[in-house]
Amino acid sequence: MIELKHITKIFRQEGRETKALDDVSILVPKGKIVGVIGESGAGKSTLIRTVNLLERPTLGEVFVDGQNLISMSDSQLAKARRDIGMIFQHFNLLSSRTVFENIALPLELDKTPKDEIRRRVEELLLLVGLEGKSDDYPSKLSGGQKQRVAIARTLATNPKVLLCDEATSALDPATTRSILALLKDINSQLNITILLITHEMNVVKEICDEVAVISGGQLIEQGSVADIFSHPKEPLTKQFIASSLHMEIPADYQERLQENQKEGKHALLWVEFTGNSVDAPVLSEVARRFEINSNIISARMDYIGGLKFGIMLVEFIGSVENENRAIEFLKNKNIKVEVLGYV
Ligand SMILES: Nc1ncnc2c1ncn2[C@@H]1O[C@H](COP(=O)(O)OP(=O)(O)OP(=O)(O)O)[C@@H](O)[C@H]1O
Repeated sequence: MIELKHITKIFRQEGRETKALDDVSILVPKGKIVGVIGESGAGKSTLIRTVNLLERPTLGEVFVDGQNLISMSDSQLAKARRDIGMIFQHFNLLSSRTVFENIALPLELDKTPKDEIRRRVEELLLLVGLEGKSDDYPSKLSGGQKQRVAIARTLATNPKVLLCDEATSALDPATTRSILALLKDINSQLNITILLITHEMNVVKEICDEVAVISGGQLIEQGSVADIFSHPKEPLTKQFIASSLHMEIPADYQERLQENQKEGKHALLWVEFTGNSVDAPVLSEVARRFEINSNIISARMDYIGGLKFGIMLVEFIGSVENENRAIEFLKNKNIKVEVLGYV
């Protein structure tokens, strides 16, 4: 439904050049939800804004529903954009218009008859769970309600694609979950394809089918959410996953962490289980075979992209030789083990 091909975007400002995107290609299949995750300044906003040509790429091609947007005339582009809805972090509602009038706006611009507008807006209010809020002004609404109005407004003209630019970043965790659930509903009920950008892996985990990681304007990793969570390759991807699972190394361990192994220090491990290994009693086996005491610092089990997934931060306490043998034992069982250092 969306295909970005070799997109490069260079901003030129006061003689300075910034390469915001560097040869980025991304494919969003029809009916899927794809997330692009990256840190601040990675190029996420620029990337999502190229999909409807709010930002024209310096190089590359943009296809939406099989149509090449770059080669279109202004009027063709205006028509194509009607199929591409967009919601933003700060909702962008008109404060002088009621909820009803905000949602009706794109229909008024389309010169839709009044009774048709009323019918459509009421349908949308129901869809986004804002029945009874029709005559309220945005200033009376919570952040979550404002985003619901923005979603209803963008759905008014039946777009095929919805672009979400950090749509939940200004919301608290509970409201974030409810808005993500609404987006998932819209995706499955209306078969709308969604491309979203975020800096939070939780958003990806919650609703995306596929994810792409962007850093310094380049896509460094992409794949299905289950694949990326179970086999992340890039350190940045691992960092995003760790922060979404609240699995950072505690500060006191971080302070004691050393690179080299020596007697009296113990291995601090990052262990990932997927598939059969999730249910295997490996730590008790390690204890029995190698006289290792496992000090579990944190552990999480989750279903991500339909796959059971476990992750653990654990200290192996034993002799140097036994710790190494135990680590080899886990690796031979196809469990992913990374020695973070020695504490
Ligand atoms: N209009 C512009 N003119 C000049 N430079 C720009 C412009 N827009 C973005 N940039 C630069 O391009 C790079 C990517 O910015 P972008 O806003 O796409 O990143 P982002 O990942 O969305 O960051 P954030 O999460 O902080 O919004 C940054 O270095 C930014 O300073």
